[in-house]
Amino acid sequence: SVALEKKRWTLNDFDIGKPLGRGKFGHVYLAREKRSNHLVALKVLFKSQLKQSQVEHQLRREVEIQSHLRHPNILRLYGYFYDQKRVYLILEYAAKGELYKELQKCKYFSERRAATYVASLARALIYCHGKHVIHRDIKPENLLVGARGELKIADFGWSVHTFNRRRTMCGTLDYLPPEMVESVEHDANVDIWSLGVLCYEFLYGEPPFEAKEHSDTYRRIVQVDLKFPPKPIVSSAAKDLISQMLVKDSSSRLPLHKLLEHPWIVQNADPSG
Ligand SMILES: Nc1ncnc2c1ncn2[C@@H]1O[C@H](COP(=O)(O)OP(=O)(O)OP(=O)(O)O)[C@@H](O)[C@H]1O
Ligand SMILES: O=C(O)c1cc(-c2cccc(F)c2)nc2ccccc12
Ligand SMILES: [Mg+2]
Repeated sequence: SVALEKKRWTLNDFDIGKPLGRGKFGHVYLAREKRSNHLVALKVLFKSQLKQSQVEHQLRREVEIQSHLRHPNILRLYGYFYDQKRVYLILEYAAKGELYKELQKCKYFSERRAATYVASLARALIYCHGKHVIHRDIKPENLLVGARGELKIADFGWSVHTFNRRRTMCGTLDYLPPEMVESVEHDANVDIWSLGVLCYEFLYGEPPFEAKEHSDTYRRIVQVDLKFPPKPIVSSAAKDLISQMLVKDSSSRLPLHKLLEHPWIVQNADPSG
């Protein structure tokens, strides 16, 4: 995709195809860059709505961060451009769409599939943390699937360089670690917590601290009220890994590089990711 490295883009550089989905601020379309015939996802955002929601700075940060990340499990952002009314993000096209649709369809994943996903996410997060970037929004909705079934972390809207750590609360609480729910200082270990929540949800089909009311979810998170249901049957190795990630004290969580050496990952993850 060298052709996509050019700097100034316009809408005329693309043939627009089918809509891929609707987001909060606009639509995402399949598009083909005319010179290279390269398929991309063109995310169209309305400036009026961005202004209204006061997320311009967050969008600029998302673009700044994601455009500099290069990893097989991180969705590429090739560039952006804007006209009078809209901002356009030129994104890598994830041909197999959203992971959570797949999770809904097959209720929960096999241990091998779950471990393969968790390992590739851990490698992507190690890469991000090495560049002082924390994602802070790891959840199934933000995971897309490439043409060969590989996972792609998308939506860096909540990511930050770990210098400024401000964050206003929004979206589902399910994935937030205690320190964010209590909105105290937080660091890259927040992504380890969220990955643990995700691993649990891959294996059981629902997140560990789910509750009807927000206040109940909040209480279950801060108390780390972690329970493993009897069904579906899950190996003790998997439960052991999850228990080492969902730890209240962020510095006591299993470091990501240690996760890749955990027996459950070693025995179940497909090395190709
Ligand atoms: N790169 C992509 N490849 C394939 N499909 C995509 C891609 N980006 C987005 N989509 C589809 O479009 C939908 C909306 O995109 P996205 O989630 O990025 O918008 P959004 O919800 O406004 O963003 P955010 O989640 O930050 O609010 C996604 O749920 C997905 O189905
Ligand atoms: O009219 C502009 O200059 C403009 C630019 C950008 C922008 C600039 C770089 C990267 C990015 F993602 C977005 N976002 C906006 C959001 C709302 C209103 C106007 C703008
Ligand atoms: Mg979305």
